[in-house]
Amino acid sequence: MSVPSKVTDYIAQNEAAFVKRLSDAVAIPSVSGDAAYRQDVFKMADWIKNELTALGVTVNFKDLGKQVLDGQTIQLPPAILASIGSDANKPTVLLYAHYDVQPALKSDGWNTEPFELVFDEKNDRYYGRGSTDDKGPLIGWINVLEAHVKTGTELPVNLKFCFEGMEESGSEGLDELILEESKPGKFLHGVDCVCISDNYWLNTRTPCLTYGLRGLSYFKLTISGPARDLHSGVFGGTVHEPMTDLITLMSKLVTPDAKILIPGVYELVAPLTPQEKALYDALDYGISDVEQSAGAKIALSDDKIKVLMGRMREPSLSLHGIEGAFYSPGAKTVIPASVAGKFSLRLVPNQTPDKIEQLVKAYVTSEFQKLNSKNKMELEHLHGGEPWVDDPNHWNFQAAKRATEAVYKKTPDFTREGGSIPITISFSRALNVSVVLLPMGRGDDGAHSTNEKLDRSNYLKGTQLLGTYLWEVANKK
Ligand SMILES: C[C@H](N)C(=O)N[C@@H](Cc1c[nH]cn1)C(=O)O
Ligand SMILES: [Zn+2]
Ligand SMILES: [Zn+2]
Repeated sequence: MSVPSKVTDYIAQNEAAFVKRLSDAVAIPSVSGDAAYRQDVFKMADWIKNELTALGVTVNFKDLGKQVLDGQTIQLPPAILASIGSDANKPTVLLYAHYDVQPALKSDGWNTEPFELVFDEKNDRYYGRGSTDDKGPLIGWINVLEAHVKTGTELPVNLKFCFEGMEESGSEGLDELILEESKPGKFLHGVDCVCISDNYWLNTRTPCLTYGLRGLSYFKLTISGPARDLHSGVFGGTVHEPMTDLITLMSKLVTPDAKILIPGVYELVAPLTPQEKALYDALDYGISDVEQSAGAKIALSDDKIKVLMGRMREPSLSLHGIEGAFYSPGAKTVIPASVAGKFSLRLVPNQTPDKIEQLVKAYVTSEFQKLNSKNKMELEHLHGGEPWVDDPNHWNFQAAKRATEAVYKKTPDFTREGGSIPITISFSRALNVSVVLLPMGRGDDGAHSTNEKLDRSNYLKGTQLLGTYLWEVANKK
């Protein structure tokens, strides 16, 4: 039983409608990390509900409670739990995607309006925030459903959907919901496998299937002292300056060649075996791939294996920003009263956010004491997620492999991803089933960055891939 050609033909012939759908979704700025956009995250949830309901899916919103964001207590966006089909003779596939996006402003360096889907004819690609992360893939599933409904084709599997609106901000509240809904008789009970389309190929040529993700520990380090911002001519040289303390501490976290300076972090890392090392060698990847997707010749090493291991199996620490610092044009001579540095660590087996938090707290506290500063320091762990590694030989991966070969006529790379999807391990543990990551976009898509894009062929073939995967899963038993 392979995917009927009427389904894949429908996808090929309905590009205009699918692009319109993606365009409508990109136009909703569903930024989860900024309270000012919370209504748009809700609007996005309603939009998805309407799309799914129109295709015969039963949709429920699950209230995840409230959160405190930017000093305000606000409602969390709902988890969308939906389903279609309940045939005991068919496998049940759970599809996860997220409908929130990272922030984006044209002034960040976008060439086009970030919340407008813009076609670039020359490069045959669509620009827009969320095009690849993760609205394109989420909508890919809706397109697949439409292709079945409109061609009168019965789905080969039962489908359950879990779409969340807080993935880019720590997936608040979702863990508890998954645990609850995995109990006997509840919504997720009886799921046979999970598929997540929310990452990218390693390069721009070869599709991949992903069996690992790094975890995450995100920190906010606040230094405050004066009661108000001060004049540096009046107070420079007379008071402890928060910014000076903060920069000193931030500079002690990681070296320019990416070595993490926090004692104990590397001791937790699972040892490398010769078998694992061989896997990296086999991947279709070169230094030019990392340089192409970064847009500059700035790879840390010329050794492909080192670079791959740096992304897939080593921890990393990145400095993201400083809240409260002077950043406008001009030359304001201010001493900011309070500044907060944001940094995060990507975690690998056997690191956990709890263990990392203890190590970071102990180190930052002792380094701050060495400064003999009269300022105050506060370290907050904003959110975290555990690393995840699955079995790439499971039938779920084999189904995704056959689907990839059928659509792209290429054998996929088997990769571990450097990014994090914190909820993956929760599905894996609560349901005790295989989770496959089946990406739609390419390695140079620029997720989280300026000018995020999705190639036209990845959107269309990627949609065919998702549909074909469902048929290959149906072949597994
Ligand atoms: C891989 C996925 N598409 C993604 O971008 N995940 C985010 C998750 C996150 C956690 N905090 C903020 N975002 C990531 O890896 O950064
Ligand atoms: Zn994502
Ligand atoms: Zn993301």
